Amino acid sequence: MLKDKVVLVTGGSKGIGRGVALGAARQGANLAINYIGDDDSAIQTVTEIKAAGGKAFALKGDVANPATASDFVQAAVEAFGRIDTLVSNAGICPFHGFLDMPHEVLLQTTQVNLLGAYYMCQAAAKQMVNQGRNKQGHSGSIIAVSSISALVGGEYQTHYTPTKAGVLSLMQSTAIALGKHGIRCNAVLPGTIETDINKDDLSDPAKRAYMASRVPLGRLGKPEDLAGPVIFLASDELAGYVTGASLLVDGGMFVNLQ
Ligand SMILES: NC(=O)C1=CN([C@@H]2O[C@H](COP(=O)(O)OP(=O)(O)OC[C@H]3O[C@@H](n4cnc5c(N)ncnc54)[C@H](O)[C@@H]3O)[C@@H](O)[C@H]2O)C=CC1
Ligand SMILES: C[C@H](O)[C@@H]1OC(=O)[C@H](O)[C@@H]1O
Repeated sequence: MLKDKVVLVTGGSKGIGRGVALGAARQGANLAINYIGDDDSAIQTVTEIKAAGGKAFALKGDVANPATASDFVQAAVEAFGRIDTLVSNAGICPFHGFLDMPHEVLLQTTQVNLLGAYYMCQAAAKQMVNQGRNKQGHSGSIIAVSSISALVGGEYQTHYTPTKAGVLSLMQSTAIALGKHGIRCNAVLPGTIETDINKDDLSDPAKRAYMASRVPLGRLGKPEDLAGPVIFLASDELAGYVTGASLLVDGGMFVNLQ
């Protein structure tokens, strides 16, 4: 579905970003991976993408820094000549209570999750506009990883859920701003997906069992569960008339009241 397309994934070294990057590579895409933290995970992801037949590189950089976005897009253009899809995925969720929330934690969560998504989407959109439309009239696709948490709250996520609502809103507004340029903007809203972000939280067997019991499909999510929905939204062939949309990928958790 993505043969020779150039797909950029922020936070692509681990978890959901890695699952999406590997899925896109299996569909024929070439990958640019942004990440922070340990280099080994990034090297391993790039190695696996290459083993799947794709071209790939990883570039370390903090998405909270606006310069990271332009550097990342520029590196992708230098490596592959153009860009087709941005998956804005990098995010953090340091669980913490509300009444004693440290200002630093609130600030960093907002800077990484919301401002980081903004900078990346803006840098990618500028490049897509400059490239112009292809023969089918498309210039590119931007997909932001929001969350079920854009729609519902969390006691220890008062700093986090507003960033995910913000990312969803960002895709709605950029869909309007960029539609005239042939750029589609959509959001995926994962439920609870087992990754490093919630390793500690889910290490309590009772909490893990409770979260799983909330899911009508009977299990917590895996990073690869996001690959299909993202590939669908990235594909002009499958989703060429889809913009400003949001897709819950939560095993049915959101609708499960009782
Ligand atoms: N795991 C879950 O249950 C859910 C996760 N999400 C969202 O999915 C996204 C990915 O999360 P996971 O894969 O679960 O987490 P993870 O911790 O497994 O992976 C996070 C990735 O983001 C990168 N990253 C973190 N901070 C960064 C920064 N400042 N600059 C650049 N890269 C940075 C890391 O290097 C890593 O590659 C996040 O935006 C998260 O909010 C949304 C809903 C549910
Ligand atoms: C990190 C959490 O487990 C995860 O993040 C989200 O966005 C979901 O709301 C889950 O709570």
